[in-house]
Amino acid sequence: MTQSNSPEPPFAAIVVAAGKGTRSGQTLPKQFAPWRGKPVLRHSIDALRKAGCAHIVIVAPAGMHQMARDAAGVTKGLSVIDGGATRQQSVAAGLEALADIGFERVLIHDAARPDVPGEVIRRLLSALEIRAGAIPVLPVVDSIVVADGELMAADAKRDTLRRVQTPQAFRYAEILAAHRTWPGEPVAGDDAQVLRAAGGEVAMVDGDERLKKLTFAEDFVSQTAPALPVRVGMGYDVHRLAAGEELWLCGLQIPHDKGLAGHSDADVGLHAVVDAILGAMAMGDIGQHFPPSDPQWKGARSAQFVEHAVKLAGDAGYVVGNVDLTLICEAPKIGPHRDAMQARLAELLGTAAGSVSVKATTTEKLGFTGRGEGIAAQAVATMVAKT
Ligand SMILES: Nc1ccn([C@@H]2O[C@H](COP(=O)(O)OP(=O)(O)OP(=O)(O)O)[C@@H](O)[C@H]2O)c(=O)n1
Ligand SMILES: C[C@](O)(CO)[C@H](O)COP(=O)(O)O
Repeated sequence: MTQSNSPEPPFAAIVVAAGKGTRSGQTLPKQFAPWRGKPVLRHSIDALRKAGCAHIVIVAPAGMHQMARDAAGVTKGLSVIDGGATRQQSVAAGLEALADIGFERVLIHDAARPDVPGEVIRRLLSALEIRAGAIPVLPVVDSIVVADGELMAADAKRDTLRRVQTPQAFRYAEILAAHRTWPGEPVAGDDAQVLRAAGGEVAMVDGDERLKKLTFAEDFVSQTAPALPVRVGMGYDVHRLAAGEELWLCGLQIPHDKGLAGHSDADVGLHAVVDAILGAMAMGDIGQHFPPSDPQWKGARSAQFVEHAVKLAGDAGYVVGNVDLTLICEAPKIGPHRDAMQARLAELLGTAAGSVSVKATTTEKLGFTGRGEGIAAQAVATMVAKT
């Protein structure tokens, strides 16, 4: 028997990333938020490229193409297009964008599922040799019932049910035709349902728990860290002192002949506290949640950054234990404002005044703080698991 040496035909991928991610509680749409050291979207892009994907279409929210490109981290073999109001419309737009390029096979994937094992991609592509579509599935481990409002209406046979993941693999011509003939309503749960409704056969291959979809705030807490009773984080920040700026420290406006310059109100104390909280929760840093490049944070009060970090931690099951903040500057004198700063911080953190400490030091006229060119701040926060 002669073996064919011809390489596998190239495949394309559509990564749908046009959702709002409202349930995730992130400041950015979740597909652009940090997760395990890089933006959520980049994980799938890297995995698809490693598996040999020849072209990727990212379907992004309108007006966020650059953010999508930055999150993807690559430029070659990539196009970015506008998504639609539903996931299904976003997929349809991605399929149409590939119409003139001529790939025989396409993977359709949720950006919100960042951990894509290469072996799942291989299983899917291999199943396409005999079927028009292939999906990764997992067994249902809990018993399943049909609900009628608050009441259980019926039981369901769990051994006939499967949990469906993405990526899903398709012969391009068939899935494009199926999407074009879908009536629009109801919205399909996924693309396998669209293909099957048009008469295509869908193979099931083994899925993988790592393909879990990031949906809620707790999905953004480091998966590698155990659910510790207490977590500790530190933060450090510096802002330049400049004439003509207001001086905001610990959420209060402080009278001084100079103020701190920055994209937001430049409250260096609050910024250090936000990074300490995010650090304790392994949720990235302040720049990832509130990018200086984003015009919506221009002149923003940093109090809202603290409230956001506290909410993210709260959604993940943690409250502030205590915070210790040190402001490093020659002037203004912090002592006269210390009690008010501690009270304001405690209010923003949702904790007792006795759990917040604001300290100050000079650097003996040494360095940039000593010369009055800027103010530095460092903070430590403990986050305690809610009981
Ligand atoms: N109009 C939409 C809605 C969703 N998606 C994408 O479809 C995937 C699965 O959707 P889901 O996890 O529900 O994301 P969101 O709709 O963004 O989440 P939420 O419902 O919390 O807002 C995500 O990668 C999301 O970006 C999309 O491309 N276009
Ligand atoms: C496509 C999908 O991820 C398969 O499980 C899922 O159906 C997406 O559902 P969503 O409601 O759009 O998140």
